[in-house]
Amino acid sequence: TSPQFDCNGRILRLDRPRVMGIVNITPDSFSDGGAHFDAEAAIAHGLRLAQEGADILDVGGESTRPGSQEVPVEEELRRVVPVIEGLARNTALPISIDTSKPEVMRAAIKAGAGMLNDVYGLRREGALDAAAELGMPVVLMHMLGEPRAMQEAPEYDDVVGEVHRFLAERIFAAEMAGVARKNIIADPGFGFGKTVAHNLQLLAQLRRFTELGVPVLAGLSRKKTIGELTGRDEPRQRVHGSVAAHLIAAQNGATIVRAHDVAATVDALKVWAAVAAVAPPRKDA
Ligand SMILES: Nc1nc2[nH]c(SCCc3ccc(S(N)(=O)=O)cc3)nc2c(=O)[nH]1
Repeated sequence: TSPQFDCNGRILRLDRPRVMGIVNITPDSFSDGGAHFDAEAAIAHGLRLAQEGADILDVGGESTRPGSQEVPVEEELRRVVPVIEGLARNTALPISIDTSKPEVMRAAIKAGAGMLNDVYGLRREGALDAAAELGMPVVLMHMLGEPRAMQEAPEYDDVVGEVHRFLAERIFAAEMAGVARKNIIADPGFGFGKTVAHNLQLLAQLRRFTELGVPVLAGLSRKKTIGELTGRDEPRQRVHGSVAAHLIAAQNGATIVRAHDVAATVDALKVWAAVAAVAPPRKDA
C-alpha cells in the first residue's frame, strides 16, 4: 500500500514517482513596468502542464532564487489567489502553494490549493501553527540561510548529514505543532545554499532521506547545477539534463519531482516505472 495525500479533496497517489509542474507568476509584458502580474497567462500555463501529464501544480508568487528579495504579503496574495482560483476551477489536479508566509498559506487553501510547499521549512513566524490548523499535506525543505545570500559561500562538514538532521528537526517541530506525520514530505532543497558538489552528493545519497520515513521530493529542474554539468547557460536548454537528474532522483527514492518540462519528465518516469515494476525487490527494502 503506497502513501496517498488528500489535498483539499484532490488525491495525490504516490504509487509511483509523480510530477509537480511549476507555475510561476511573472510580470505581464504589457504592463507599464509596474507590478502587474498576468494571472491569465499563469492559469493557461498550468492547464497546459495538466495536459502534459502533471500530477500536481505548484503555484509560486515569490521568487526564492539566489539573490531574490522578499515580496510583501499583500503583493504575494494578489499574485497567487486569482491563479489558484482559476486553476482549481479548470482542472481536477491537486494544487500546491509555494510560500513561506502563513497568511498566504491560509488564503491559498481557501482558494482551493491542497498542499503547502514551504522552501523555508515552516520556520517563519506563525507558519507551524498555520500548517497544523490547515491540516493539509506539507513539503518541508532545507535551505541554508536566506535566498538573498544562500549561494555566497555555502559550507558544510557533511552536507548529507547536516541536511538530514535539519529535516528530522523540522519534521519533529511540525509534529509537535500538530501536523500529522502522514501529511509530511521532505525535500533536501537542491540549489538552496549548496555548491554543485553539494547538490551532487545530495542526489547520489538521496536514499538517505527516505530513512526519515516520509516521501521525498526532489527539485532540480533547470537549476544552475544542471547548467554547469551540461554547459547549458540558458535554463530553457537544460531540459535533458533536468530529466536525467530527476530519473536518478526517482531511482534513489524520490516519489515527487518538481519540474518545468512536464511532458519530458512524465515520459522518462513512465520508462522508469515500467522497469521498477519488474525489478527484483531491493536488498534494503
Ligand atoms: N519543494 C521545493 N520547492 C521549490 N521551489 C523552488 S523555486 C527555485 C528557486 C531556485 C532557482 C534556481 C536555483 S539555482 N541557483 O540552483 O539555479 C536555486 C533555487 N525550488 C524548489 C525545490 O527544489 N523544492
